Amino acid sequence: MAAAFVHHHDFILDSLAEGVFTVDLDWRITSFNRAAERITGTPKDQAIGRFCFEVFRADACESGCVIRRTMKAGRPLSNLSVHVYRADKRRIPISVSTALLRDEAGNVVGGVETFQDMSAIRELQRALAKDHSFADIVSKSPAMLRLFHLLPQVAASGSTILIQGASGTGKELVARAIHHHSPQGQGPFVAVNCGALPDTLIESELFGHKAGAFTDARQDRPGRFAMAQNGTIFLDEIGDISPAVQVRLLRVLQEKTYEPLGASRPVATNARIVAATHRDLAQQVRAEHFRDDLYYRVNVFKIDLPPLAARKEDIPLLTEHFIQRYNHLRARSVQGVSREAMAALMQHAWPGNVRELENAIEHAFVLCPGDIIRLEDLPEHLLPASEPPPSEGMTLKAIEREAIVQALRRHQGAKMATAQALGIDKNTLRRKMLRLGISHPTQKTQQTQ
Ligand SMILES: Nc1ncnc2c1ncn2[C@@H]1O[C@H](COP(=O)(O)OP(=O)(O)OP(=O)(O)O)[C@@H](O)[C@H]1O
Repeated sequence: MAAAFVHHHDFILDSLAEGVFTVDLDWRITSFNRAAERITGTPKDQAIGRFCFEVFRADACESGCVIRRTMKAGRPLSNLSVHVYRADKRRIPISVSTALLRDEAGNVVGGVETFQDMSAIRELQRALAKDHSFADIVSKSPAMLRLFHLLPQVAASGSTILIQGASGTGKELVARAIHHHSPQGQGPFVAVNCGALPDTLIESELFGHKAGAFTDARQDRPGRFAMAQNGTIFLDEIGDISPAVQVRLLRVLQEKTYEPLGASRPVATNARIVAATHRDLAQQVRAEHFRDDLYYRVNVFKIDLPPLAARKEDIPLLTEHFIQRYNHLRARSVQGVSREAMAALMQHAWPGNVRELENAIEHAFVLCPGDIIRLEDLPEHLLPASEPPPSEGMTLKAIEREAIVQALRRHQGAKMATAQALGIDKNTLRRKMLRLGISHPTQKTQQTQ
């Protein structure tokens, strides 16, 4: 009778598509179903009686054995991503769930692990990601897909590129992708944030100086253009440079030479220039804040990066992308976000764009105890507010304004805390407040259309 039951039991286990095995308290395998044989490439008779870590050789066996974690926590774990080595040495991804095995008296006598081969799913995910990515840039929005299509050509051309987009839309990421796919991709990529440098420093920073050029210049110092020789120089926030520096840059673009401060002879540069700005540079030209001759030299090929709120279809994709990134960085196995959390992510206005989304996921990783990010794990300002959500018909500008005003209120007007909560830096917040006419944090919201 007992033998018939055991046989029946084996028959059920063997009919499952998921691999199942059990271990005793010494980590020796006590049962091993047919799917487990198939996934691991180890026959049952060679598995039974052996230590589970000898059969699985999983990356988690030493660092964080899943059954051990279950035994310690006294509760089951589900859908953890792990890699195992098959008998033929092939490394495959599996998804693992574990539970305690108890006898009739309720004593723990071992553990049970069920697992699924995720190779085909990962392959599919990779294929999908390939269609929806270029280098590290992830997107499936039509505007960005057009950009992915053009980027190899743009990169190969060697031309000067202008990237326009709000803070956090991925300007530097795109600049790096252009560099890596260009003929000078093996050379250096040198980024300069022109907006962060005071006028007195920027010339020496860009072009370097000779010893004695000014009081503190004790020795020659190469500038960023010299560092970017045979590579790419990324001039971020080019719209913020002064008229004097604009003239000097124009010369670099026209003649491919520059003069370090205090030098008597010009130096030739072959650095490829990629410039970026959060401003509308054509508008800056019209307002006579930016030289038109420099604008035409910089704007050989323009890339416009849309704000995240204008490509909401990217939110689930980017969320998945950042979950994978933080799983890797923090050795976690987060599987995704709950339906409510995704609804909140889709609803938010994202004034800090992709950087803000990345910060929100990093924040959620700190709070999330399990493998699914819940609504309450997201930063507070993403949770459904008591205020009504932005109504339909509001412009992006109005939604952005509303998000900033609400965040300022929540942080009692503290700009640093507000900027952090919005995933933007303090200067960007200040700029946005100025542009959107937000003069005081507690001021009543007006709709800007
Ligand atoms: N499409 C994307 N796919 C994946 N990651 C992205 C994407 N866009 C932006 N990111 C990530 O978001 C963060 C901000 O991007 P990045 O620094 O390139 O923005 P930016 O426009 O240069 O911002 P800023 O103007 O404030 O300097 C980075 O961590 C970047 O990797």
